[in-house]
Amino acid sequence: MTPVNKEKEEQLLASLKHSLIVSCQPVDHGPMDKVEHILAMALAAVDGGAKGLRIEGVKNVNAVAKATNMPIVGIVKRDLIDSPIRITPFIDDVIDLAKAGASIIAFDGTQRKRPVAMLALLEAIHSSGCIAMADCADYETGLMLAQHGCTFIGSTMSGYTDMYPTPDGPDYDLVTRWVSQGIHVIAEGRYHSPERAAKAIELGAFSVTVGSAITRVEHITQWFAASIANVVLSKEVSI
Ligand SMILES: CC(=O)N[C@H](C=O)[C@@H](O)[C@H](O)[C@H](O)COP(=O)(O)O
Repeated sequence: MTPVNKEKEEQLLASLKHSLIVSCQPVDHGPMDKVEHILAMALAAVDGGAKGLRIEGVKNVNAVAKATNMPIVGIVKRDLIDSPIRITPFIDDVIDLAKAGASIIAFDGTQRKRPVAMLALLEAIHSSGCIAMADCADYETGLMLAQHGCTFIGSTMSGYTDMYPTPDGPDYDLVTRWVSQGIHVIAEGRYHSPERAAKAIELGAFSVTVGSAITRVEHITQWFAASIANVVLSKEVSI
């Protein structure tokens, strides 16, 4: 196994500790899904205090990396016919993200039918000189990947496999269990409010990634619209 690039790992651990990473992934094929909008969201997030950026797609990573020195968690999402794995499924994705300027590369860390083994992706990330993050859904797999040298373990996929329906809130329990093992946990997935993000840090998370609540205009708008509609409905019912 290629050893992790210790110098880069230490730099990233120092710069991302207890910080906010903003995921700039607009709704697929929506009006905001353009390189220039993603770049603008990323730079605005940095102005707002983000210390890291999670960016999907090689073109987008390339544009953001040229415009800022902030650490980029790069991913490629693919919809495969014969596998449910979406996040960075292939070695070539790792190579392309590294060339585009990602400093951290995240890959799907779930035990599902997949085109490339998780440990092969981890090896490819380390041999590209980047730092690895596994987007996990369960405790055991996260622990195993951390023990194999994966620097960051994210709760990203919790609630998004077929194990159970997606809950409303984040998976604090998973974060807590990994923290108890000394893992660098990136809390991610449904951190839709500052209070939720703060709670993850209180529980010992290394950093928190927020996406939808900052960069998906359609989702945020729907939350407000639904909330207003509920009040209107309950008033109608009570009349
Ligand atoms: C499950 C999956 O594919 N998650 C993706 C991973 O990159 C993104 O769609 C999420 O927006 C991201 O994880 C941040 O989460 P939230 O948008 O809940 O703040």
